[in-house]
Amino acid sequence: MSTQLSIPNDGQAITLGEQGELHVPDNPIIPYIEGDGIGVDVTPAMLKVVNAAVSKAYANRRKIHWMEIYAGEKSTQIYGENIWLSDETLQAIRDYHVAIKGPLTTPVSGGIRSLNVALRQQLDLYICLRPVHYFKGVPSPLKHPEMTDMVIFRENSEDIYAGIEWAAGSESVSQVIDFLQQSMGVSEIRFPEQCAIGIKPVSEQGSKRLIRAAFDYAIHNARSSVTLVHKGNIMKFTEGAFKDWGYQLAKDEYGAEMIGEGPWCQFQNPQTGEMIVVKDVIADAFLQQILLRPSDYDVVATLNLNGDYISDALAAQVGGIGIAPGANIGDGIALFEATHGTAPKYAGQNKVNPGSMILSAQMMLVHMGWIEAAELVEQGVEKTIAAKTVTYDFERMMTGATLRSCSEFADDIIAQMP
Ligand SMILES: NC(=O)C1=CN([C@@H]2O[C@H](COP(=O)(O)OP(=O)(O)OC[C@H]3O[C@@H](n4cnc5c(N)ncnc54)[C@H](OP(=O)(O)O)[C@@H]3O)[C@@H](O)[C@H]2O)C=CC1
Ligand SMILES: O=C(O)CCC(=O)C(=O)O
Ligand SMILES: [Mg+2]
Repeated sequence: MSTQLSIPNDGQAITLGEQGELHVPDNPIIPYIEGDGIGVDVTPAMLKVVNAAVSKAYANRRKIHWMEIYAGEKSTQIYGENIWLSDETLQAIRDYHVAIKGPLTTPVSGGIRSLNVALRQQLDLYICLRPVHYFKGVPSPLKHPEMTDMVIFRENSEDIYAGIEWAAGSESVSQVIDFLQQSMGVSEIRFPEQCAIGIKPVSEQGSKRLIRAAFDYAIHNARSSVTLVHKGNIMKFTEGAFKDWGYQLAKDEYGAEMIGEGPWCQFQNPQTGEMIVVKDVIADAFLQQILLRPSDYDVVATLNLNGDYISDALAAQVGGIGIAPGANIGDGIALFEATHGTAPKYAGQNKVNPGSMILSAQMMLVHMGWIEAAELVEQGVEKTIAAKTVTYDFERMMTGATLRSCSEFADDIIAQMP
């Protein structure tokens, strides 16, 4: 397949040092995927805001050289029918180490499997990092949304989310059910003739590398606790083991000691001297407690599907997924993306909130060490919301707000950068 990518002439690749640290030139090439649906609205808005922030922060000294790469619908137009995610796209993300993407559509029930999941699995981006905090003035269903300040570490490569499943009535599912019944002595499958089966792989290695990242984040960011969220009372050997491996890791690698009879434990942050508490909670109880007592929770480490649900629920507490950023991170590769999807009913209408994509880019700038530009983006977003010039999702819940389109909101952010 011939290349469809135009590599910017004046840009240079970000490289990795011997310890895996990023070496970011002043003219980095950053690949981006526009995305399906509202990707055509939010991605250009993000590019404009980031370019403005970088130019304002560093004048001519630094500039991002964007390189479009393709996935989803646009990939099929560029590479041909049925090529939803090309090797060239995957390789570009590997080669350039830092990239950003818009949302990609996954059809429900049949059709292609999730390209988002494929990107995470094929690039081994095992951490889905989704910080959730309140921006003053954002309309929220809570009385005290400012009490929600959590950072979700969602395991991104395993669990039922991996999509290992067989359709009801298929030849494959009968083979799986026969195997379970005949060879494994499983007698609990109700309606075996009409049953679909899904598999939930959860490993010690996969769980520990995610939880380790959450502990390290808590250390480097002076956070007070890490909560392991699981449904281990029901799924004992997958979700329950995730919790057990988390406590074991805290003891083995971080010197944690039990609090009272346990299982909660704590270890000293080597950077601040403060204690970091490691605790666990069952997922359903967690979902009610984040509404009633959000300040009890800080860093959260959880499995893939729980993390998906928790991300949207927590985003709603601070104003919705229009403003919820995120990143998929592996060893030496980071792919930033919004928490929301393609919102097809709004696609191409220049209507939705680009805040989630813009704040994902803000996380990307922090990851690159371009802190001054990141701060300009964050302050621009804060001031624009404080001025009540907002997109439809906020405007419908605010009194006295001025409705702005997606691109106008981005222009306002640029105008509000200090
Ligand atoms: N990482 C990814 O690429 C993701 C992809 N998806 C995919 O996206 C598709 C659509 O999924 P769906 O379940 O509808 O979820 P979406 O997140 O796309 O949209 C659900 C609702 O959230 C609100 N919303 C979403 N984005 C914004 C925004 N930028 N600004 C303001 N409001 C927003 C809208 O609410 P309202 O109607 O109230 O205005 C929208 O109807 C599916 O194919 C799904 O698989 C889903 C999640 C993540
Ligand atoms: O891959 C998808 O289509 C959905 C992904 C999703 O909801 C998420 O990662 O939060
Ligand atoms: Mg989701």
